[in-house]
This record gives sequence, C-alpha cells and structure tokens, in this order.
Amino acid sequence: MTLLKVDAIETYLGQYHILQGVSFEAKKGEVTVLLGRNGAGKTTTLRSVMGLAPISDGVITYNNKPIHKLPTYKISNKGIGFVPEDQGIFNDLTVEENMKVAMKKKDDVTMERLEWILKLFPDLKTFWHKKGGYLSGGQKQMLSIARSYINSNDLLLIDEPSKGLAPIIVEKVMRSIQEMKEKTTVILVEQNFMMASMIGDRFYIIDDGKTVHSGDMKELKEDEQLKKQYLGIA
Ligand SMILES: Nc1ncnc2c1ncn2[C@@H]1O[C@H](COP(=O)(O)OP(=O)(O)OP(=O)(O)O)[C@@H](O)[C@H]1O
Repeated sequence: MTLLKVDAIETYLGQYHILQGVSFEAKKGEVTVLLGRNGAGKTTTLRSVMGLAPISDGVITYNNKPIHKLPTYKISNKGIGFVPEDQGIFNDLTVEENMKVAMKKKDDVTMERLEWILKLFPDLKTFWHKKGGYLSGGQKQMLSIARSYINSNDLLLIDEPSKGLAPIIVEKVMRSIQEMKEKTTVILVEQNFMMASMIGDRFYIIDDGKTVHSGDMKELKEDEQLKKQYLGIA
C-alpha cells in the first residue's frame, strides 16, 4: 500500500527553480531511499513533503489525501516525523529537555521507547543533563535521531543520518532504522551507499531537481553503470 505519494512536484527557493519534477512513492513498511549527488535536491524534497519548502506545482498525498497545502505542524500531527540534516535540536536545552519537548505523549509506550533509545545511544544517557549546544557533532546527530524515534510516527523522513557519526554508530543507527521498520515507514536520504543499500527496499535517484531512475535496491546494487553515472561510485 502506498503511504506517501509525491507526484511531479516543483519547488522554488527564492528565485531558483530547485525541484523541477520529483516523483516517488513510499510503500507502507518499506524503507525508500533517495539518492543523488550533492545539490541534486534530496533535502529540498524532504522539506517540501514537510511543508517547509512549499511546492509551486504537483501533488503530495498521504494516505490518499493531499497534504501539500497544509502548514508544517498539521503535516507533523498526521504522524510524519522529520530528522533534518541540520539536526534541529535546541542548543540551550539539556538532552533531557530536548527529549521531553519532542514527546507528544508521556504514556507507557513512550517511556518504553525512551528506554530503547537510551540503550541504542548510551552517550545520551551520559550527557542527559548537558546542554545540546555543548554536544559534539555526532552526539547532536544522535539526539536529533532520538527525538524523532520517541513518538510513534507512521512515517519518518530521515536526512543523512550517517553524517558526522563514527562508523560503529552509523551501523547502530542503520540497525535501529531496520528495527523501526516493523512499526514505521521510512524515507531515507543517505550518501553512504553501503548502508543505504543494506536497509533500503526501493531507491529513487534525483538529479538536477528531477527523478531520473527508480527500482528495487537489489537491482541498483548490481548496476555498476547507474551507480557510476549518478552516484560517483563503483
Ligand atoms: N535557500 C536556498 N536558496 C537558493 N538555493 C538553495 C537554497 N538551499 C539550497 N539551495 C540549492 O538547491 C539545490 C538543492 O539543494 P539540496 O540541499 O536539496 O540538495 P541535496 O541533494 O540534499 O544535497 P546534499 O547531498 O549536498 O545535501 C542546491 O543546488 C542548493 O545549492
């Protein structure tokens, strides 16, 4: 079943026509990976879904209902979580406060999730009373991911979770996304192709603000030509 459908969206940032026809679908229970070189438009695509970079043309539907005219908080209230590339944590709040502000509920399920998160990222427990602004880049990234895991979202948009993290933590994050898959549909922007291909089900390649290729991740793993052409690997 298609949970999110992005159909031929166009987005301007200021006077620049950044997205010029991006289309993709996220199927329920799958990890959909958006790939493409730097500046291709992947972040802008996620921001457009969240209503942070409003589209000028095209349609975005969630559970078959259009959401592209809604303000960001209404999109978020539909159960769509977002881990932005720039982390979006509060520098003046402690790790604990950052987590509490993110919680939509404080029920047993949320507390169980918190326990799971602190096992996943023990660093956050160590720095529980430290202000967000004083964390290292990697710790900020962990906090940002943790904030998105705390609520039971139906869809999670994650922008480059591996950025700034040590390889062992990247692996942990990827495994956590795999665990999340049981409950949450995921759209992932990821430059680390090895990680992306490990957990991704379907891929879409964005180039120059357009979707240029899509398919099963299994196929892309073997398509050296495509990887070389658009991703600069192989
Ligand atoms: N505020 C802005 N105003 C004008 N152009 C912008 C703005 N923000 C981003 N861009 C441009 O939009 C294009 C797409 O950027 P975007 O961040 O979506 O790419 P990306 O695929 O996520 O790249 P990366 O992998 O480097 O994060 C880039 O050419 C970028 O320079």
